[in-house]
Amino acid sequence: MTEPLVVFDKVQKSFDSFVAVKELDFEIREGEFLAIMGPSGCGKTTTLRMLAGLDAPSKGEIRLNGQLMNDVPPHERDTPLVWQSLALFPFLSAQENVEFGLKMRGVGKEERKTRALKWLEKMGILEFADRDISTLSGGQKQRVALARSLVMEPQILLLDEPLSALDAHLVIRMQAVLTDLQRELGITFVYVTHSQSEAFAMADRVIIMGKGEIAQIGTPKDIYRAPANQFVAEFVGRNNILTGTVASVKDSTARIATASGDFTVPTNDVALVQDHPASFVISADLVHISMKEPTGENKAFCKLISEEFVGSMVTLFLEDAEGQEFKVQMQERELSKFDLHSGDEIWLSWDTASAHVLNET
Ligand SMILES: Nc1ncnc2c1ncn2[C@@H]1O[C@H](COP(=O)(O)OP(=O)(O)OP(=O)(O)O)[C@@H](O)[C@H]1O
Repeated sequence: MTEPLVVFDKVQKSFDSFVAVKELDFEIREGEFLAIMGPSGCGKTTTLRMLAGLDAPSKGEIRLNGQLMNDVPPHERDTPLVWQSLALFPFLSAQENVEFGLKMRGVGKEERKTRALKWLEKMGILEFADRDISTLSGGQKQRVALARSLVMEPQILLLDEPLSALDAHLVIRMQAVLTDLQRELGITFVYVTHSQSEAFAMADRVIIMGKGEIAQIGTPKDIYRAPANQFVAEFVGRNNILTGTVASVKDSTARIATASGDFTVPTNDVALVQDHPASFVISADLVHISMKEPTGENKAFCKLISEEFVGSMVTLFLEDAEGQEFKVQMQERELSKFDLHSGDEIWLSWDTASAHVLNET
């Protein structure tokens, strides 16, 4: 079998005695859109910098197309990096910025121009080719920065929080530009972000990092519906997390006793042991609400604390008598069938199959 495009093989990076990333083991497949996300300081940028050749690993191997890359300098790699700050040359025009890398590689004037204009056109900013960078808007500069990297026709484009300085409406537009571009070109994108919505909206696979280690790698759906551990479940945020002890295990389900009541969960091959602690999650969008007590096995009686509207979706924040917090996500038009106010008491329920037991608590 051929090796994936990129392999991180037990890669570690230390700064003096501080270990910023430890034993990273993962692969990047050709043509995929991979997002790396995690809290501040977890090692995302360090990982990307090693891939770009800006930092060498302290231990382990990074291989690109099967070749060891640990000490290959950035200009000898096919892995340009687009930063949040963009690092465009302020006194050059958009076109000159895009041409810059080609010039450094000794590409002739006419070819440079043709290639630069082609990419400015692809990015929808051909009309700004002659404009000074300093006169362009944030979104236009972003497109110049992308054109400047893509004109080199790289194998992998690395992006470090490229949209974090933009207004919310521009972020949505640029997300569409990036995903369309990535599909059209088939270039592998590695995208570092704090933003879950960005990562989940764009990526084929997501790496969740915590404290220099990989907490989970998977598709956005895997990570959302089946978080590997409590860290991922909490980081993803839209989950209800309940913790208790295993009351019984029967066939492929278990009963978990919590302060908020007993709940049935699918065991999903997790080795649950009677009387041992166990945690499970239910995605907020898989919880139903009702005014009357539901008939199923999994229910909680809660008080509505607050509501948060984002577009046509609403998140309800609730609490039961034991102080356990619950979140419910639903369409606003669904919610409008109930006339709810803060302090109202309602029933929550979910199907057993919607619960997901965590491997580690
Ligand atoms: N050159 C350096 N010298 C010493 N420590 C460093 C250096 N670069 C990074 N670190 C430390 O390594 C850890 C990981 O940093 P990194 O920039 O990779 O995190 P990050 O996940 O990208 O964070 P953020 O989201 O805030 O950008 C941090 O604790 C950081 O302080």
